[in-house]
Amino acid sequence: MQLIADHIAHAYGPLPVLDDISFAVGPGEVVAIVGPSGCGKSTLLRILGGLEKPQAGRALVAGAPPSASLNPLTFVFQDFALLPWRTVEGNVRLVLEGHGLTQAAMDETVRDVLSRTRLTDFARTYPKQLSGGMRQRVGIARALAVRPALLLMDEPLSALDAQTRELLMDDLVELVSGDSAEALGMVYVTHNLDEAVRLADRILVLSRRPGRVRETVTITADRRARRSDDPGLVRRARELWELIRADAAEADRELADVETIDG
Ligand SMILES: Nc1ncnc2c1ncn2[C@@H]1O[C@H](COP(=O)(O)OP(=O)(O)OP(=O)(O)O)[C@@H](O)[C@H]1O
Repeated sequence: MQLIADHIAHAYGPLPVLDDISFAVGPGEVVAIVGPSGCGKSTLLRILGGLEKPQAGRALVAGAPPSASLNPLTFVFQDFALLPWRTVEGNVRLVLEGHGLTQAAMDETVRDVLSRTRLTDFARTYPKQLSGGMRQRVGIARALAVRPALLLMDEPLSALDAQTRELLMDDLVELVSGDSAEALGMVYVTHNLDEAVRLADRILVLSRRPGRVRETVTITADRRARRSDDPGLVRRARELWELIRADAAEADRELADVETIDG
């Protein structure tokens, strides 16, 4: 299954936020979206996931989702969004309820996704007993349980410390390393350019608001072989920053102006 952004444009009232965004992402691919604060990255992700309707253009899906997919486009958020009164297993089971699955099918899915996210030993644990990194692994396990074609990820690692981010990044790399027609794909919104070059096949660099695709950067190195201190990747991240720098400074000034007016 492919997700296609077809000339998407959007505004909130008089505020234009996105302008003519087009790209596609398919099985086993990661498209990262980077750009200065407020350029419309989260809005674009919401439009792609069908949570918002764009003013112009469209987000469309081509081809079949993975077999038995309960939700082809599934979000993973920065704040994990777990229910504190449910165990790890209970949080995963939640998204399987109400779909008419047998108990055995649910059990098998829960077992499978907890194993893929290395949470098997924590099935009966409650979120508050877990570190931030493990909570986000629960968030990812829950997303995988519905057999998505694509994960739509909005800053999924930004609430975590640097070491935990590095470990979770290894997990994300493993998750998207299949190349079958049913392999998982990702759209990955981030401020962190190191994450973008480590994970993505293509990086859409958006301009400041209204976000336009200023450049699409392709990274061809084998994802599993990429290391965060690899000089080639460090250089690519620096090049991305050079593309964004002027816009980011301008976007910061605009935000400061708004705060001054509000204050
Ligand atoms: N529901 C909404 N109603 C009105 N304005 C909104 C709404 N959602 C976002 N905006 C505005 O649209 C612009 C783009 O917001 P968005 O969150 O998509 O940007 P972003 O690139 O994800 O930002 P950041 O990098 O700071 O997370 C911002 O100016 C924001 O204030």
